[in-house]
Amino acid sequence: MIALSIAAVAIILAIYLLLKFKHSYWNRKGVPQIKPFFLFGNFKDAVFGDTIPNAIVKEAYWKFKMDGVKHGGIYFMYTPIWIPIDPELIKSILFQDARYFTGHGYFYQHKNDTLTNHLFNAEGEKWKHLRAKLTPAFSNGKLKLMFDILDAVGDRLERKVKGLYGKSEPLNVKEVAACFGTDIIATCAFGLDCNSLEDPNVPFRKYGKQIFEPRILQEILEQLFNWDLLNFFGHSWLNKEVNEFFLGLVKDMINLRDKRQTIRHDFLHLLLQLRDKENFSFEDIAANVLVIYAAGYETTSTTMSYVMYELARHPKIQDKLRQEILKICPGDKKVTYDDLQQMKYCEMVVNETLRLHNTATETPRKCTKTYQIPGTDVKIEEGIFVLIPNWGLHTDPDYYPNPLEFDPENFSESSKASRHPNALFLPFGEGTRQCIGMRFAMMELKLAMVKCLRKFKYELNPATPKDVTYEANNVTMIPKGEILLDILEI
Ligand code: HEM
Repeated sequence: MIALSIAAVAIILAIYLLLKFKHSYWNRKGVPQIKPFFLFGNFKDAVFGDTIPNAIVKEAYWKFKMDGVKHGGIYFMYTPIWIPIDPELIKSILFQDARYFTGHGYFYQHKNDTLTNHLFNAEGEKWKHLRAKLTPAFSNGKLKLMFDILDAVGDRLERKVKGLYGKSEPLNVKEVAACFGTDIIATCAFGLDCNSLEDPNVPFRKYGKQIFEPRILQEILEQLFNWDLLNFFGHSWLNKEVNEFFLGLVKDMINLRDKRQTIRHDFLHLLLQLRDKENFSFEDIAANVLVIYAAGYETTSTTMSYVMYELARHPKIQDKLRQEILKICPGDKKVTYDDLQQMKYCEMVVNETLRLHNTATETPRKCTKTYQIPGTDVKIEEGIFVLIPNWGLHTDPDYYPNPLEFDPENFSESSKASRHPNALFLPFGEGTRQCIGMRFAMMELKLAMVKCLRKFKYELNPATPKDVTYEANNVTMIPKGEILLDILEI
């Protein structure tokens, strides 16, 4: 009995010491670290819902900055995360030394989990080839051809707002932006006319919503156990029903295209061209159609909510933007792709929104080849997860004056020219892995602004808080609660 008790104590002690040892990873490498909590690392408050994971990374940015260091380490559970904060070091990682960081390392990826084998998850040579194949689909020329498909959804948005105004109902901007974003991606990526602006309960939206639900427990599981083992026990990124829905949908849409031999200038068409010309399988098509949804829907629709919220809080900025829109697209003039390119103030408004409320609060990287930090002896090992703290950088007064004020003038030509040379603006990441859908997102957001602002103006409904607070939704950051805006005629 005594022997058993001693053995049990020895095992517990050994586990405790092993875990303590794991939490000294950064200290042992000579990298400053923020003291982690037993089991949870630095994310205890996020696991218990007291804060959002994104805020922990932002706090780490400020802690390292105040300590006068160029980078530091934290832990998600027992997984070390490296946080570079020095702009020169960040530029090395994103540009000249990008070959050491060819992965994102974010999501679970497995050969038996078809829908995870897409561009965002791919690493190294595989990513390079895939990116080269997909890049032409996002060119200006292809987006211009796609524009009419988007514009049709834009018309529905305009009708939706008009309908709400007619009924004297406020604009629930998160809900309407989500439906607009869903309909845009459904039609441009899947070739599906789902019209959730009219019926928010369509299956596409119902299943799509589940992709973006917070999955903190799943992430913990994926940190603790080997991915092959998890996959062996049937674990996958999306649950079985959602997986089957999207695989089935892509199959049906492809069959329909093949049968009718129709040409529609959308992403599905461009991916089908790859299938016909290159070695691009059904699985490749399905995964990369889904990543357009996963990476492009919530980021863009949440940004639209923030834009509308800030415009309602800043009537002068709203008026100035409307003047630009009416000058280029008066009355019911059909909007064109080229019209949107001319809207420079609109672009400034969107950029300022992305600076202040960046939905992607970090640029993720995985170290794929051991990296010696320039000018030091410190080596970042292969496999280490890196988070570039966009949120901290974008709200640092050293780089942006009055960083918590919403001021599109931050993106005027003169402000950009006189900006601190170290100021970074990373809403879409940077370097070779920069968001492939950046131009698409800008086109969608500008279109939404035209359709919302041409005929109506907006004020904060009394039920809407004057200051935004955030909640984390999987990896993006969304505004907490409803944002209701009163619609007025101009
Ligand atoms: C406001 C909207 C958006 C934001 C803030 C955003 C942000 C980002 C960020 C931060 C990354 C990582 C970049 C890096 O690692 O350097 C990324 C990657 C990506 N985004 Fe976006 N994105 C947006 C819209 C879109 C749209 C509309 C699409 C598709 C139509 C899209 C598709 C992708 C894809 C496929 C990747 C992976 C690229 C690669 O790994 O090569 N995104 N995005």
